[in-house]
Amino acid sequence: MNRAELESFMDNLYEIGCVKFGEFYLSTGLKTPVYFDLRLIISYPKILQQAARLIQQIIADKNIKYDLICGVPYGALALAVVLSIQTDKPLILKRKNTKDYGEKMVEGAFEKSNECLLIEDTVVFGSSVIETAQVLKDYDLNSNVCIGILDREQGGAENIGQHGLLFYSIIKASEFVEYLVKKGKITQEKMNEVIIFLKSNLYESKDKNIFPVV
Ligand SMILES: O=P(O)(O)OC[C@H]1O[C@H](OP(=O)(O)OP(=O)(O)O)[C@H](O)[C@@H]1O
Repeated sequence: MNRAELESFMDNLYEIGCVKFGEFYLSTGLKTPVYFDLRLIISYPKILQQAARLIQQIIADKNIKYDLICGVPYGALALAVVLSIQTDKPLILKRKNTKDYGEKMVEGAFEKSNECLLIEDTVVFGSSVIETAQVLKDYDLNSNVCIGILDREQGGAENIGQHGLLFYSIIKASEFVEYLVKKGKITQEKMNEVIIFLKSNLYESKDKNIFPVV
């Protein structure tokens, strides 16, 4: 991945407030010293396009082959649309719920056994990615690879891997905070606090619903 573009992307995420330090609570009640809100990028078209370009670099570097793109709802939907437009690859939409008057969970045009690239924003322990892949499987769609913007490094990559998918992310949480120290945005102590928290709070797939409710 192009380091200059990656650093520019992290600068942009910091500038628009996608990373917050303080006291936040996960929905399990666990207190966390860091919160990543990547949904914010939908309001910044240039940053959204930059994220999609970085994903394209991963696709090229890892030689990922796919027929369709699907964003994990809802946080990654806008990014999946932008990636679809940049790459000229078709998009499908996976719903979170069926509607009262229809049973379809997947919208768009696709064929049996199409390979679907999953796009995610933040991965905590990967349950949303896994659930999306399982629904696509019900529609005879394969999903072997997921690319996320940020891996919180709390067990998500491993859980996704255990479900048979390859997982790549543009940024790992620890690298992001290390970069912010280098740029003088946070102290070494704050970085250590965050990294120790992440390393000592790894989640198992049985721990549902831990995304921060802030
Ligand atoms: O790796 P996980 O443990 O699944 O957590 C990460 C997921 O949680 C968030 O979505 P959320 O479920 O809050 O829904 P939203 O995107 O619709 O806001 C985020 O956008 C990811 O999709």
